[in-house]
Amino acid sequence: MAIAVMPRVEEELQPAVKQQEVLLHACDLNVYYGQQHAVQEVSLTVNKHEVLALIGPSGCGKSTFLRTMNRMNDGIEGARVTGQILYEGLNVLGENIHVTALRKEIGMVFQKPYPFPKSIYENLVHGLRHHQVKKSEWDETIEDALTKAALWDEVKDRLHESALALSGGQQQRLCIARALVLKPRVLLLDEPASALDPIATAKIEALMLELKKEHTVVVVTHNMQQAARVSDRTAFFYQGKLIEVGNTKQMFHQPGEKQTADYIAGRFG
Ligand SMILES: Nc1ncnc2c1ncn2[C@@H]1O[C@H](COP(=O)(O)OP(=O)(O)OP(=O)(O)O)[C@@H](O)[C@H]1O
Repeated sequence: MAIAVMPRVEEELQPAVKQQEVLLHACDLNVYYGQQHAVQEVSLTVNKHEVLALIGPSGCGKSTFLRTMNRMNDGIEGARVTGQILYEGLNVLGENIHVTALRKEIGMVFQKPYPFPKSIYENLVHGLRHHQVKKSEWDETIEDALTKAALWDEVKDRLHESALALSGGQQQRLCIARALVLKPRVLLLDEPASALDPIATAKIEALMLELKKEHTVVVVTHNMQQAARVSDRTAFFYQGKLIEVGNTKQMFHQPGEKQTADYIAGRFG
């Protein structure tokens, strides 16, 4: 299923974008909830095969920015978006976008794992059915996704048991596998480990490093050590604005802006 109902339009900035292996490019993005200006004039790129971490204090617009990338804000009453998010030259905010097809390529995993109250297998088949993937491909696709989500060995003998019987960490990896069955190019993770214990968190972090080999990962996190451990680049948001984005090691050792330095040092947030 094609994402765009209309043909792709080559944008003027595409040649420069392609050279840098940029996959997503937010340009002058604004998101409003009624009068609340949640994301303000944000321009930010996401490169292919990187982990990009979005950090910043509560309410600074990280999740809103993340959700806008695959149109998760569409259903929120009073939400309004201006600007562009280019996905390989296509504005994902355009009216011509087939949102279901977009979400197949740009998948999302939320803070709290919410498996359907069905078997592990049924949880994974759901998306395949929805996207009319041939039944003959289901088993292989499911094994592949569970393997990538580092869950196959733990569940291969209980695929038809309830997903709700899994631990919190296993449920979150199942939710990641549920996104992976659709073979997305980008995974948007909204605080994927914040509800998990340290061991389950370490597994999710290891998974992010593995996933970027074949996918691109954008992760919202409150945990700065986590951002430092898993991400290639970090973007710091404050009060709806993007304050600074850059190489994670450099940003944590030598931030360019005072607000970033203060946040990283724990002086606010
Ligand atoms: N559905 C919504 N309706 C109205 N306002 C919202 C909605 N979602 C978020 N907001 C507001 O938009 C602003 C940004 O919220 P957002 O959730 O994007 O921030 P955040 O940085 O992800 O915060 P947190 O780290 O606490 O999740 C906040 O002021 C928030 O209250």
